[in-house]
Amino acid sequence: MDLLIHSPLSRSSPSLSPFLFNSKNTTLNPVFHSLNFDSRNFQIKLLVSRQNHQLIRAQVSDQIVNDDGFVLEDVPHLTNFLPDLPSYPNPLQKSQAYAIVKKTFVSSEDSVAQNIVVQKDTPRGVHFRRAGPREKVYFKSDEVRACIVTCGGLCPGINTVIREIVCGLNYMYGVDNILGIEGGYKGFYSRNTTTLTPKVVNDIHKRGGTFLCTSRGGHDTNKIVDNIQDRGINQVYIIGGDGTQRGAALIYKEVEKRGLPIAVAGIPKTIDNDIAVIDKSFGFDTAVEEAQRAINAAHVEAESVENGVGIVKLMGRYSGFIAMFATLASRDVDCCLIPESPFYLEGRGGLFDFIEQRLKENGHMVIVVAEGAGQEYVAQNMPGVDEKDASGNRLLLDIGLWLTQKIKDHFSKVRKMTINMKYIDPTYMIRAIPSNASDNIYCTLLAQSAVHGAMAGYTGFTVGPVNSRHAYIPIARVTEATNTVKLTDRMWARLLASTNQPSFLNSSDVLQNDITGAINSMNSNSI
Ligand SMILES: Nc1ncnc2c1ncn2[C@@H]1O[C@H](COP(=O)(O)OP(=O)(O)O)[C@@H](O)[C@H]1O
Ligand SMILES: O=P(O)(O)OC[C@H]1O[C@](O)(COP(=O)(O)O)[C@@H](O)[C@@H]1O
Ligand SMILES: [Mg+2]
Repeated sequence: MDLLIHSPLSRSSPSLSPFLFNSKNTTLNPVFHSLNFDSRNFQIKLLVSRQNHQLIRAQVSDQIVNDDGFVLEDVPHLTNFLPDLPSYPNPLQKSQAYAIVKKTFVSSEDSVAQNIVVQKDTPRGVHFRRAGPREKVYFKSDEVRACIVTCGGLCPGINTVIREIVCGLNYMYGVDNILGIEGGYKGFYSRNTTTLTPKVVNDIHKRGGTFLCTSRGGHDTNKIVDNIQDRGINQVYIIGGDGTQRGAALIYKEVEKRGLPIAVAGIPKTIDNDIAVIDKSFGFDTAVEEAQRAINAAHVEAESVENGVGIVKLMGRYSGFIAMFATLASRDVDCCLIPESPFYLEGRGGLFDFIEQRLKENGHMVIVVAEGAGQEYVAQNMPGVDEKDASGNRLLLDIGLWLTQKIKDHFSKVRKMTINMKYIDPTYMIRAIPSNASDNIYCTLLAQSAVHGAMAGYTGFTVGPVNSRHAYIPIARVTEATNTVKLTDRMWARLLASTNQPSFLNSSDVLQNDITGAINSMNSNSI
């Protein structure tokens, strides 16, 4: 709920905690101020432009705020709009697996801190409800009719999440009425469902992709909720990225509006790791590990010929995390290009200069480029191309082929130098594989946390690890901003130090507001 407040913004407020609100689409550099009105237990967030201190938006959110600055960003519960909903003892109490667990159930007071890098007198800051089994559940096992849907692009581990939701519901809660929705959101109203049992999903985690198939586009809130209602479904597990989670929020809102006792649980998925708040998305580590094979191949090819230049294009539509971490892990990469970091080809300090210098030094070099990097350059050669996919995501121009051709032309026609280009594009390869061991364990905890949350009556939440502890996060929090690489973070500095590539930030860039603004807002959690 947005509330315009005309009160002058007083900087003297003791609990004023300014931080940069670096929204992707806002041309201004507004600063979010949070004023804690402890007496009334709610927080008013003011969005103020940095340039002229004009109030852009104020937001009242129903958070629990204490006088020590502890803010609980809570998630909805079915009893919020169904106060008479009965509860039952959690069947886990009788589970032999949990029989000896010291503290089987998570206390309703348990929360997870969003910021763990603190000083002794800073406010305790934002916390989220800790994920896990509760003493009481709001569904009788034999009354649960759950469904699972997977949406958007692939990433390693989707099948493991599906498998562990089915097995978790069945083994921990005795639920045996679970439907698979096929083909993403539109599967709710355009496809038959498939029955999911532990036997059916037994070994799907060994295969990449999604057992339920997926799609983009096709989200029609009313048609989906009508179908959920008609099928008598009362738990919905939605696996997908930022777009999917926005869709899940609309489904939850419609369920609440209709007053239906249906739990809606979001499970974040994206190969790009572009989802905010959570530590990282499942499958990301597997993808980075798989990318090593492509980078190694490019390095072997480049060092085996005269002036070999290997180029590897990796996924990353708006966020360059895969390229950055694959580069850092490899140590054979000379230059990493990501959507967040501008670069230029010609002139002093440009990429062509750097390639020539590196070839003179080592006789070969490897470039890793995220598919979303340099789009503005490629578009200059293909004016008017601005297509989107069925979900509204930008369709990218092929930076890999464009860059390969540009480098070839420069060295053959301008520098009259022989170079051997080797271009590798493993983008779909790294996301279509099964998840590795550590991601399998991550997917298990994620799936079980979602099941515990839904059974305990929480709804309208996205589950995920925050500082390595799984939590229930309001869906709006994970969709309000895209997780991108911060050029002012130490991790990007580590990359620059490991490749010794130019920062490509010439003096005019550094003077530009958005870079200076970002530099001033050194993320306190940067590692
Ligand atoms: N803002 C939105 N509101 C409702 N549904 C959305 C929204 N954005 C995307 N979706 C739906 O979510 C699904 C997946 O979205 P997409 O962006 O393709 O992948 P991902 O969620 O994995 O990033 C699609 O079916 C799309 O229609
Ligand atoms: O799967 P498509 O439609 O080919 O789209 C490819 C795009 O999907 C992504 O893998 C991300 O997809 P999600 O956001 O759905 O996870 C991008 O890295 C890539 O640019
Ligand atoms: Mg996405």
